[in-house]
Amino acid sequence: MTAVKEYDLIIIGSGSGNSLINEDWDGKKVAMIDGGRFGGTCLNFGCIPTKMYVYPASVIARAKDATKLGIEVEHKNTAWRQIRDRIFSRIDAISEGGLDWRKRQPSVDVYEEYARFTDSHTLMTDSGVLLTAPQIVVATGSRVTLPQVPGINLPQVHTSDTVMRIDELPDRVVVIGGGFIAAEFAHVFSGLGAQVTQAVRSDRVLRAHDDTIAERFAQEAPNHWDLRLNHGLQSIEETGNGAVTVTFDRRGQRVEVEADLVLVATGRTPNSDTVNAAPFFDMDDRGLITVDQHQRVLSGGSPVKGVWALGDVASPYQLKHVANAEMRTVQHNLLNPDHLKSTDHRYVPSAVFTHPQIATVGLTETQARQQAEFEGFEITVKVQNMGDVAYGWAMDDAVGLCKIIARKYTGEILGAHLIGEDSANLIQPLIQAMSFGLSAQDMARGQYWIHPALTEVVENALLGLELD
Ligand SMILES: Cc1cc2nc3c(=O)[nH]c(=O)nc-3n(C[C@H](O)[C@H](O)[C@H](O)COP(=O)(O)OP(=O)(O)OC[C@H]3O[C@@H](n4cnc5c(N)ncnc54)[C@H](O)[C@@H]3O)c2cc1C
Ligand SMILES: NC(=O)c1ccc[n+]([C@@H]2O[C@H](COP(=O)([O-])OP(=O)(O)OC[C@H]3O[C@@H](n4cnc5c(N)ncnc54)[C@H](O)[C@@H]3O)[C@@H](O)[C@H]2O)c1
Repeated sequence: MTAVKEYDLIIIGSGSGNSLINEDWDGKKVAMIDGGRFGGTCLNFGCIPTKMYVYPASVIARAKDATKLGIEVEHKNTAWRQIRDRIFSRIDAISEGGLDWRKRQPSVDVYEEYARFTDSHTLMTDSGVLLTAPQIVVATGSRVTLPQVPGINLPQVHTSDTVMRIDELPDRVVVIGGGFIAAEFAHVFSGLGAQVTQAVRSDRVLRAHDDTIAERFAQEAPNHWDLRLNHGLQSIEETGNGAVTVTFDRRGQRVEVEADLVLVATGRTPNSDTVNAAPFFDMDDRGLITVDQHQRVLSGGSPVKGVWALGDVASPYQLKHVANAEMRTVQHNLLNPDHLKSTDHRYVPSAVFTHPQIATVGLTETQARQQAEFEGFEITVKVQNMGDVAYGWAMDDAVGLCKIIARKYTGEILGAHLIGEDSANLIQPLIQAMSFGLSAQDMARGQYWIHPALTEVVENALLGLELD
């Protein structure tokens, strides 16, 4: 019989899971298991490298926009390899340094392989090592989902995992999908100089967003790349010269687009199967491990003692700041079983780092109207264009807006949605107001707003709400 290694804590997944190990675990026995790149998705394949590509792409997009301001800037060249190497020399060093540091910690054993549950408190790694602990944290994240169409395995077809490490900027890129990743990469490749076609299977891009934002984005994107709605992916075929033909069904019509590279960005699946969670724990129909507000994993609806889950494997948000918040909950709860904390999922914001940027928090107008009708209250909505505040004049902006949705009688802010310059930063005071219960009236008139900063778009949106 193989001996079972005993630990105080086992963590599976080195993304947000890695941050769990603090000095409280010094002198104890911790197993950190990860079969992929140390540091997880955000560091190696996600938030960080994408935004390091977004930034130079946005610099170019802004420069191109500047012709209307009376300056002409020529984009002569994109040194793709220089950009790529700047990004990954930094990121790879962090990943490798982090792994090395963990390995040198006397209290931590690192297993660089995949592991699966054999019962609710025992795991077996790919090489056959058995491990057990009274406390186990599942932080195995999510992975790319690929549509099973002919040609999906061709070398010209990439996902966000591989596309950022390619050697040359392709001339023609087809991006499949209408979500976060598709939008951000359409911006990156078009900003850096490729000819981009983004194909969305439905009649709407960024469909989870508020209608006003999704519509404004769909109006603006075609100024930068070819946005095709109602294009269902059928197949990808090599044409013989290194390029591919991507075939779509457009409402019964066959449409072909030539490309040098195809980026498939059609969603991500929770890694609950890689860890064999289903036989032992409750799962929902999206493959998420079911947890309660304290991040305790459930089985038959009740918490399994000492088993926790966080991040993309247990959370529908698929956002790093949510994975980190859930990690902090677990970090506390592991050591304070009699004073459990809950994760605050009330106002989860997100941003799409495109040009223009998009940021959102709370209910969309449609959701707010449904809730208002159901619960019997009234809402008020204000859409404030950036072009109508002073800094917007300076930018000669015709795209940006701030939309705020509030309860009419109390001024409680229910949702806020921005598109345009610096939206991911502009939204933060609205997130703060919602999180700390500040009403629209108090937020608007209880503080100074620097004139003529772009934050005046938020101030004016608040003042434009028809509150009682
Ligand atoms: C292209 C892209 C851009 C993104 N941009 C943003 C952004 O700008 N902002 C934002 O908030 N979020 C962004 N995200 C989402 C964000 O990256 C994730 O929400 C976050 O990284 C999830 O963290 P996690 O700790 O749950 O999982 P991960 O970081 O994915 O870590 C899970 C780890 O578990 C390992 N693993 C899986 N199964 C096993 C197993 N059975 N045994 C051992 N190890 C296993 C994996 O190798 C992986 O390293 C982006 C994602 C992508 C793909
Ligand atoms: N800035 C950010 O915060 C950021 C950036 C990137 C990713 N992320 C996270 O990563 C997650 C995954 O991103 P994503 O863009 O892959 O997912 P997504 O859910 O945002 O979008 C998936 C898109 O693919 C489409 N799709 C699904 N199946 C398809 C098929 N068979 N053919 C054609 N289209 C299909 C969907 O209609 C949708 O438009 C997001 O949910 C997001 O939370 C966040």
